[in-house]
Amino acid sequence: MSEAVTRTVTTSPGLLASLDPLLREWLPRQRWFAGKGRPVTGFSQVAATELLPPGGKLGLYHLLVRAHQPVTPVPGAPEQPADCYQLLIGDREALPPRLAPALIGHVADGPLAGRTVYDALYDPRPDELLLEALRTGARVGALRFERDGSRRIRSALVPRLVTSEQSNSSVVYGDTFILKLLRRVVPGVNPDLELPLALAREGCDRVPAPTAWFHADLAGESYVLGVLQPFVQGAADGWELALRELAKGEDFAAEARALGRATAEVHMALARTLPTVTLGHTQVQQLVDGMVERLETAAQAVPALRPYAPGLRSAFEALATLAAEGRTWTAQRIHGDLHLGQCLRSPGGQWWLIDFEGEPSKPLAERRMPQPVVRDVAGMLRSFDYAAHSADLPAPGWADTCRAAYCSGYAQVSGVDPRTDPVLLRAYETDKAIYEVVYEARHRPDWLPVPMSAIHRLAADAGTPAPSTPSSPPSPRRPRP
Ligand SMILES: Nc1ncnc2c1ncn2[C@@H]1O[C@H](COP(=O)(O)OP(=O)(O)O)[C@@H](O)[C@H]1O
Ligand SMILES: O=P(O)(O)O[C@H]1O[C@H](CO)[C@@H](O[C@H]2O[C@H](CO)[C@@H](O)[C@H](O)[C@H]2O)[C@H](O)[C@H]1O
Repeated sequence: MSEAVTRTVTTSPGLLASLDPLLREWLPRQRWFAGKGRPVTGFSQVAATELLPPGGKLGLYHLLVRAHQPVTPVPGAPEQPADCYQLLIGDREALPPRLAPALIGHVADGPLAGRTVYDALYDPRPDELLLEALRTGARVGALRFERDGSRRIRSALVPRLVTSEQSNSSVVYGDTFILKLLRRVVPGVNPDLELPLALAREGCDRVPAPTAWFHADLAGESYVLGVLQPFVQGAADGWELALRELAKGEDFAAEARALGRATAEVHMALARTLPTVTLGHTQVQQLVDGMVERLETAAQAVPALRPYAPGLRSAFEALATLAAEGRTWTAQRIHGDLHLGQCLRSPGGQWWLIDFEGEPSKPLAERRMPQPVVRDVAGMLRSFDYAAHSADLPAPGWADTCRAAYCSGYAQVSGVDPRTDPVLLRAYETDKAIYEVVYEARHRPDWLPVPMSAIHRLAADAGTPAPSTPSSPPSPRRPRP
């Protein structure tokens, strides 16, 4: 990855230096900040593009900045570049009350001295400018806005920022489109654009087709920065729906079955349009090595995992043993971070899958590798478990029923029931639960007991076919919503 500092149409030298103390304090508080737990010690500019000049009623800057944070060096491992974030910074003399939540701070010196800077995505005017750039296929400095010419984008749609918890930031335009602005960006082909485009080409209507997108071309590398797609009106996500049914004491089996069918449709379309490969002994051993390594890293980071490590490891070893005996698996492009929150149901009852970015913490190359479809299935199975643990009422057997219905829906469309491969399923479910433990420890410590109860079950049962719910979770504490 290039560390080159590329200045585009910046007309404010010293801009980043003057924002530095404010950003150090503001950035780590953002939900989408990936480097939680380590202080930010400084920034370097990757690109700065002036979208509206300073000094007027509103100034607007598009910044790509690396946030430097101390890291413990790993002997022999290559040094990782600091994470690069996309920021849209506005400056005004003072913020109107409606923009108070967007405040970054008051600039003490430099080109914006005396001005108030803020996260401009909260402000309709900058959001309108972004949509107009997408609509017209604009080029501004290194920023290139592109669109699918066959789809119409109406101008003057009213924007509103989505305020729910997200790994990125999204703006809805008039309930017609949604623009996802990626926050932590890396150069290369981004699966959040690549896969929906491939699925649209394949005619798969389980995924909203990208209408427009934009990227930055810097030092020969392209960074995907945002994707505009049709907004599924009146949709509820699978997580909300599942919790709603749980609160009413209702089961969710019919929806879980429909979700299984939708997942299989997407998998089959991806397998038709993008390469599939066969994983033999060597590849599966590499896969297993990755799982074991993630377990070790996770156990370093979250001490509560340590007593379970031998049991968890045996789930991975069982997979390696099957591979050594000559068993092979097919791998293909998959969603990569599938859970109930990534599924939207429109009022007509159709399920859509969104957010093909993969697990945000993994390197892009890894996220784009063909993998067994069971990995997505395991993500959904974990999600039913999460929902059951988050319910206000006890729901014995709820997750079991959903998990079984989801697998049978999947089998109905694909002809293959994921439960017929229990060793692979358990290995992926274990890998996912370990990921979740780290994710929750970092982002939502109150939720840690949810994946920990799965860890308890998976470690105890390693090597035997997967049961569906933990028999004795280590903590009954329910997460705060
Ligand atoms: N096409 C869409 N139609 C309606 N809502 C959407 C659409 N895409 C995303 N959303 C909403 O935006 C939220 C965040 O989108 P997502 O792609 O998951 O972003 P992130 O990677 O930031 O989590 C989703 O949970 C969903 O509520
Ligand atoms: O925000 P993303 O969609 O990129 O995904 C991350 O955050 C998710 C939580 O918002 C996290 O999902 C975990 O919690 C969900 C309930 O909130 C649950 O349905 C999922 O099964 C569970 O993994 C996801 O892991 C993380 O990558």
